[in-house]
Amino acid sequence: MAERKTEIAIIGAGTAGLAAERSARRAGARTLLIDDRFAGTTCATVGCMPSKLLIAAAKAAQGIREADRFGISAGPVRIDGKAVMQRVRRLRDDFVSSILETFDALPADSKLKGKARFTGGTTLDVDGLAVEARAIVIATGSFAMVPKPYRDLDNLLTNENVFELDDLPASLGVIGAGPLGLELAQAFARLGVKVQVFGEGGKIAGLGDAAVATSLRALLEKEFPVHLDVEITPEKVSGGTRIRWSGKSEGSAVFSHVLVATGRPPKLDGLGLEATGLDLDDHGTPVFDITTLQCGAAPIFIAGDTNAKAPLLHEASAEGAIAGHNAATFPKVTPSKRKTMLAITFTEPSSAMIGKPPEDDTIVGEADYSDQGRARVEGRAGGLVRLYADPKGLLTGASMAAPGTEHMAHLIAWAIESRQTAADLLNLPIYHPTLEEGMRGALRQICKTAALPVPEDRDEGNAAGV
Ligand SMILES: Cc1cc2nc3c(=O)[nH]c(=O)nc-3n(C[C@H](O)[C@H](O)[C@H](O)COP(=O)(O)OP(=O)(O)OC[C@H]3O[C@@H](n4cnc5c(N)ncnc54)[C@H](O)[C@@H]3O)c2cc1C
Ligand SMILES: NC(=O)c1ccc[n+]([C@@H]2O[C@H](COP(=O)([O-])OP(=O)(O)OC[C@H]3O[C@@H](n4cnc5c(N)ncnc54)[C@H](O)[C@@H]3O)[C@@H](O)[C@H]2O)c1
Repeated sequence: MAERKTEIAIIGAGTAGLAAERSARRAGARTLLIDDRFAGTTCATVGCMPSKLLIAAAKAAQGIREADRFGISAGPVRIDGKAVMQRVRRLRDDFVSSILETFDALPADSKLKGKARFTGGTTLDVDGLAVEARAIVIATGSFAMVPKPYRDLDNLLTNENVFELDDLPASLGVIGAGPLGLELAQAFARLGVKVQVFGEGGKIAGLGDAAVATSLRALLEKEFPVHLDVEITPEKVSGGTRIRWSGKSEGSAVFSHVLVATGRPPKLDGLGLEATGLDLDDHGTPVFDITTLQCGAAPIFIAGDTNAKAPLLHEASAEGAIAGHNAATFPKVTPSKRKTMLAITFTEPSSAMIGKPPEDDTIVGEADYSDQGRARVEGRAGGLVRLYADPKGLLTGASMAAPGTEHMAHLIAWAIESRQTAADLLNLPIYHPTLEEGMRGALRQICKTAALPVPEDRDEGNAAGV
């Protein structure tokens, strides 16, 4: 068998793999980036970017629809589905082309196209080529899981093919009420598609805070039905799929298309992990250290969606950098402080989970956005923000579903990262009239419960109009 030797082999040229390659090279190592397709990252091809492009089109349609509440008549919304999908793909392809340029810029001897499989602790088979490395980074991403009952349906969609639709579907049953299902459900609904969402569990957008979840569900249900805690039975019928559901609610409806959004598990099948001798968890994922990304004591590191810890873009990027550096410096590995958890779902309103979930002694400050000044001005009133703090008033987390969440979530994540108390935040400038201003009430509640003095030179009343 032909052989290739390198210092650091990276399996997977997605966001995590690219970051790992850069980081290992920066640390002075000779690298080999292996990918079975070199077609672009999941984020750019079938993930973050095309989904946000579809959401942007939906936002434009919804803006016209809602204009009459401001006394503006724009006439009926006419949507050219083919043009919408073409724009999604055109801009998506622009994003992908910049990733392809990154691949092109890599020296020819530091990339290898093929499917990698472990043959030992530091050896791989890549489509018949034997690769030997000093250390290996696994960054193989995740895949769209389609549960058995859905596999044979006609017009079955996942995130892998939905952006290739030539035109908008007539109707869409969305299976799974996680971020993926909800973002696309709302976007298609706003583009005029008849949409219903079905979730086997009770969660919506992954939110653990029941009050925030209830608030988000009520707002989304103004636009399309969301059936949670239901058992779902799909059946092929002429013209599409009949979905029957029972449990918390029951009914039946026929959809031209079904989008399965029931999670993306790690892509580890066929990777030959058994040859590595690594300890695997109950899901078959190597046991690893979250601060170093090292698998046991082996010269093997695991980063991005494939370790299933925080399957988000910024985490894939950060983990790639940590894993690549430690692979290059192995056997010396350096733990990295992981950032405050931040997960945002881009529905309208957007929702977010930040930091740690509440514990028994957590203080909660709450801000209701159904009566918030700026939200009312913009015709976007509704939603709930809940900020969490420890008994001393130090911010520890938050859960929110309100207008402006994607921005406010960053402020709270940054405050947690820099160890601010609720009083510290109240001492910072907060402009009027903004959505951020709505959080002052929640911060004051925390100060009161934690007996933290609210800054004396600050007015404690609400700003006018709030
Ligand atoms: C629809 C959708 C929307 C999303 N929106 C957001 C968002 O708004 N914000 C956010 O933070 N995150 C979002 N995400 C999540 C984000 O896209 C992922 O967390 C991120 O792309 C994961 O990157 P990765 O490097 O781990 O995997 P990938 O980019 O998938 O890279 C893995 C690579 O490994 C290759 N590979 C796999 N197995 C092998 C093998 N055996 N040999 C060789 N190569 C192999 C694959 O071909 C692939 O190129 C979204 C995801 C989806 C699906
Ligand atoms: N804004 C974002 O950051 C964003 C957007 C889209 C996707 N993503 C990422 O993409 C990945 C996939 O997203 P997702 O929403 O599919 O995953 P998810 O695991 O977050 O949610 C899947 C949902 O489907 C439900 N479910 C599972 N099996 C089911 C079944 N048989 N029938 C009905 N419901 C079922 C689960 O209870 C869960 O609520 C995740 O890693 C997510 O983080 C992120």
